[in-house]
Amino acid sequence: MHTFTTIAELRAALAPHRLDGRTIGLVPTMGYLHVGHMELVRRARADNDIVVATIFVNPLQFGANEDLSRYPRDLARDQAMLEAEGVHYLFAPGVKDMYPQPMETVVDVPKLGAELEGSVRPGHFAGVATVVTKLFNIAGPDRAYFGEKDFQQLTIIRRMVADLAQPVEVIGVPTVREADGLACSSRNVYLSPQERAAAAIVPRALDEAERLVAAGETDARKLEAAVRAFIQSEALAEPEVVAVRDPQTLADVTTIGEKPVLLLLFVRFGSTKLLDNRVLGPKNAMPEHAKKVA
Ligand SMILES: Nc1ncnc2c1ncn2[C@@H]1O[C@H](COP(=O)(O)OP(=O)(O)OP(=O)(O)O)[C@@H](O)[C@H]1O
Ligand SMILES: CC(C)(CO)[C@@H](O)C(=O)[O-]
Ligand code: BAL
Repeated sequence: MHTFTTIAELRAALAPHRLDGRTIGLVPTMGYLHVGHMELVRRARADNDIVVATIFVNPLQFGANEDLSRYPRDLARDQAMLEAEGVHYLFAPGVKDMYPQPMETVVDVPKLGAELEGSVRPGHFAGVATVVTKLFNIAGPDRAYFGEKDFQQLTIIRRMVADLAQPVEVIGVPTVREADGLACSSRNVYLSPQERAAAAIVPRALDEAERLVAAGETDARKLEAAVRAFIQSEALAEPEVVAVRDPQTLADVTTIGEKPVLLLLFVRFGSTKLLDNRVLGPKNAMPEHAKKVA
């Protein structure tokens, strides 16, 4: 595996592969890799001739209340993991490599980006859309891989690609979980032992929601209130977003009927944010990219 830090190096490395008609899969990450990232890499390896992983902690995604410098890093460990999975190229730019001058250009999906997680992380999704567009322009992938753990992010990227006719197939990868059901996530390392034990309430809240829907709950607001109360039964958990939405558009849902719905959770444990989601309802009517979520 070759590691590049500059845009020019990566472009030069990929050009001959593209000329020879080889397909390129892109796996964008912020590093400090775990088994969830490795599932994206494995999918990219299975689908493409060449796999490019990126590691970039994007300052445009961090709001004033989150310390960018605190984000976990271990490049040597990440390189070993990616090499072992057969990744061909790692693009690991510094901020100045990615943004040699202050960015005047912003890519945004404002409506989808301002609600749900965006309502408690203002500007975050504009940062995501901007850096993902730049990574697409740099690497020119045929396919790009994103986790369904970050469902709103995945939905926003899909909408951006559709709206801008970006020539990239966006692949959603099901969430990889710890033994107790907690979604693997780099920020889990921020959790104290007590917070980590408490965080099991998140996957359990999804199970509770599934039980309530199976028991006949059709009112989305009542389901949200019941799930919020369930999460708050854990003193260390602060449910900031509990939302029942359409799995494809993230549009609000008021009544849970025959169509599947998506329950999105954004729960804080101290200073650590944890995301999770699950499609609820009849699984045979799920949209393609949501089918694998359940
Ligand atoms: N448990 C997981 N299962 C599937 N995909 C995942 C998982 N965790 C992260 N991903 C995906 O990996 C890609 C890189 O995400 P990122 O580097 O932000 O990791 P992260 O674990 O989500 O970090 P953080 O905890 O800071 O949000 C994203 O597309 C994300 O959705
Ligand atoms: C998509 C992404 C690489 C953009 O920085 C980041 O948000 C992430 O890793 O999910
Ligand atoms: N995991 C998506 C990137 C972020 O939440 O900062």
